[in-house]
Amino acid sequence: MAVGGNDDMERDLDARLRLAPAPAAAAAAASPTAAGGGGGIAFRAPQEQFTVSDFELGKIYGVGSYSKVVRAKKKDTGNVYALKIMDKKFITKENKISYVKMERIVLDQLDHPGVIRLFFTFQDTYSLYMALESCEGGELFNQIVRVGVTQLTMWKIYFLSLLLMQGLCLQKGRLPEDEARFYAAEIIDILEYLHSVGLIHRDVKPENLLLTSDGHIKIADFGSVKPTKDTPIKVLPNSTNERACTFVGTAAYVPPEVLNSAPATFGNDLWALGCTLYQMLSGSSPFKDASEWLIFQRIIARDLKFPEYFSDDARDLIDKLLDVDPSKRPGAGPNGYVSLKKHPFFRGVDWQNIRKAQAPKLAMEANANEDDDSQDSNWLSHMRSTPVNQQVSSVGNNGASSSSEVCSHVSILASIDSFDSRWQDFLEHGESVVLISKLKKINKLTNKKVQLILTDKPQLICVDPAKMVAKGNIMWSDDPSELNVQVANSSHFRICTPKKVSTFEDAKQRAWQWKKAIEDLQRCQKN
Ligand SMILES: Nc1ncnc2c1ncn2[C@@H]1O[C@H](COP(=O)(O)OP(=O)(O)OP(=O)(O)O)[C@@H](O)[C@H]1O
Repeated sequence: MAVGGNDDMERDLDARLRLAPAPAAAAAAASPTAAGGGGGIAFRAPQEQFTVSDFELGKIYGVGSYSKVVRAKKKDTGNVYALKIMDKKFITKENKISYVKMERIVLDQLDHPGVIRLFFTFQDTYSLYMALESCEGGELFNQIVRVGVTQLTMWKIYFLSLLLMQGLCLQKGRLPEDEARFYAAEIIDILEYLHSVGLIHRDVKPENLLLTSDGHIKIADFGSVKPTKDTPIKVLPNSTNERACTFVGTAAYVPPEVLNSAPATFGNDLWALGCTLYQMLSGSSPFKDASEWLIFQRIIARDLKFPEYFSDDARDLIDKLLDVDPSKRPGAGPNGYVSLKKHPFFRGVDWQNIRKAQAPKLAMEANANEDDDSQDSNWLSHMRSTPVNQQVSSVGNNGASSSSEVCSHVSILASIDSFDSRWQDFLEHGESVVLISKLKKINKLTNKKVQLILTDKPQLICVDPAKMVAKGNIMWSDDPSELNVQVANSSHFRICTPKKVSTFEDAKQRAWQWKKAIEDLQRCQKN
């Protein structure tokens, strides 16, 4: 069924999103063929006719800026995938079509044990789906964090995760040097492969470096990939030129030359590798600050300080990877990866057999004793048989979760929001943001844009984003009979208090996340 019955719009959207397979080649599709020239594409990973109801959906692995990734078991085969779900309207509105296409085409052709495999794709009226190889070990980011929190109580973990997601935590988990060395070596093995096929990843960071169940690294998220002119990988026409000077990636890992609009080079990924190694060893990225603008100032000034406990070899390697001249970073020069692998930090690494080596033990997830798929069952039960955009909620609080589920879930929800110092003025000292969205507040006669901020105090603050003035709070209560959220569909929800009902539209389809975050905080407050 077309959205709003607007068939023309549907057709136009479909045409823009479509990557039609070449009719003759689609069936065979064993090896990649030309994608340029506007013709069809023969995909290794086929476009299937599946629907989301062919899968049992489990926990959310993660939420990206234009997707959510969910554990999904195919009902007939029992095979488990990481299903990347992308809302068509959102992708179009946010201008992410080229990112989606690029990721689809590039992933389809890559073949390395350290690169997430794409198995197949499908779509329905509302969403695009990519069935990816599932990485059960989670993000490298969490591995770093968890090492530091395994000794803490759940309550402390909750507050720690709130602080972490704001980038404000001073003491975090960090990895022993041997473990960091292992992961860095696997990342280098992956980057060497990507660079050898003329691809610059451009978003290397611990959130995109995933761990398999046996603890090996795989890189994900190829939406920002930049092909070089001579890449043997087939890419969309013009993609070797477009976005040459655009800032893509993540603020904390972006190299100074990108901030100066220099064209992308392999050196971009090597800088991000240096930042990632620093983060593994210290628990923080090297240029951390309270806002993107301040982070950029630090990067441009190369305001780099090493903790005392870094070994000389680690310090030297990071210092070289974070050279302001991208061509001087080890791995980028004419000697390529030879010089990087020979660095004393990697003494003893068996580069030929790195993927066969014993990986560091996975740090236990905070709720590792829970059944894997139970964590988000309240939410996902609504998704199992209906497309994500068609979910209809029952009213109010629909099920009890344990406090550990609740508190770890809050951190998952909140991690999708980057810290933005503009909203600090509306917070009290020491107060942190749990969830923040620009929403449309729907009134009877007019709709108004508001910035809704949920904090750990907790409070629900409404701000007029144009005037940057507070428009009053929604009265908080830990009691669901006095404060509850009703979700109509993934973009519309109501916050109900005895005095007032406020209706919101979230273009980023986070209605369920708002409900969950508020309910989770209510439960956390009670415990
Ligand atoms: N194959 C996978 N297995 C397990 N988890 C995954 C997998 N792919 C992605 N994830 C999780 O989902 C998150 C979002 O995925 P991804 O980065 O691909 O989305 P995105 O919308 O492209 O995000 P970004 O904002 O980084 O561009 C990841 O950070 C990770 O936690």
